Amino acid sequence: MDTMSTRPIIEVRGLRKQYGDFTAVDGVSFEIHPGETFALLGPNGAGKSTTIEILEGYRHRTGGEASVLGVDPAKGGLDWKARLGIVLQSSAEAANVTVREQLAQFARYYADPRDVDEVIEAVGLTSKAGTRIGKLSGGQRRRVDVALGVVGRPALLFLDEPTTGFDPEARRQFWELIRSLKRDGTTILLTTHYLDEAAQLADRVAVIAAGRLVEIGAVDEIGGGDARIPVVRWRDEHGLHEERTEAPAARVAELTATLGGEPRDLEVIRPSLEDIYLGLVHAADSAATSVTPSEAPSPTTQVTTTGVGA
Ligand SMILES: Nc1ncnc2c1ncn2[C@@H]1O[C@H](COP(=O)(O)OP(=O)(O)OP(=O)(O)O)[C@@H](O)[C@H]1O
Repeated sequence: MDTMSTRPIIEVRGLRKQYGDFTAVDGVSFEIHPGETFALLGPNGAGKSTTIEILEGYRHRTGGEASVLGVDPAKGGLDWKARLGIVLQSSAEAANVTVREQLAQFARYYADPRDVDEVIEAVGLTSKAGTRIGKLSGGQRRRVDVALGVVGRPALLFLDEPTTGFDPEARRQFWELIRSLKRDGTTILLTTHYLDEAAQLADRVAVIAAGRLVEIGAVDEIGGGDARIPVVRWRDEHGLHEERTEAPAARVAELTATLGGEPRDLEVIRPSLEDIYLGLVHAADSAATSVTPSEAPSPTTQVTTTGVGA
């Protein structure tokens, strides 16, 4: 196998960041491979932005190892920076220039930039291309941030909460843009609080809480199989019932037979990435606060588990 092409784009080993006595990132390790979209998930203050900013070369780590495109980010020069696309959590563009002027100016810094008008179209700002940035709405400015991040045709794109403030249609349009960047082979490190966004875009996710890595794995595998057991929910004269079962169709057929008809308010619910994420974060919380760490709560509370079907 060609070791060059399989070498991780990002390698992080035992990464630590202290702010005085406070440990914001506490021994985090992961790798991101070429062409992968990797989402870093975690509650407010978990250490996501700190981690990303260390990898972008904006912050210095206190300990551990990091390599980004084969370079230590603490020592990356201008050539290295030119291969990164960065969308920070907040940014301050010049308010007095138009969207097109700002992008054209940025594009000049790069050897092989994307076509400015194509990028403007991809972020849905064609009708605002000639508008001064100061006159745009919050969500429209965020789209300019994303456009600035991708115009240099980066090998590696960092997206820190890219769709905050987007309306639902703009988010879907953004997802399409990210999918097209993925098709071009761009490696992407994303943070987001929208778990559906992570489920749509990411190949793998890492969950961090209080600076520590809680879980890492493929989107459809993290949390383990038990966290994915579907829930059958229905109502009868005694109230609402919920049962976790790996054989929901059989359970529904049985219920229908027992009740002599369609169960009222019937639902078969598959735990979403958000349910699984919340279970992981709550488990990390209780492990941190209790003497005897407790089990992860099930994705849906107050459910019983029935026997596994055939
Ligand atoms: N410059 C700083 N000085 C001191 N503490 C800091 C500094 N920057 C961040 N922190 C602290 O480090 C912790 C991690 O912050 P960070 O911004 O990395 O979290 P985050 O996971 O990105 O959160 P959010 O989801 O809210 O963006 C927080 O408790 C924050 O208060």
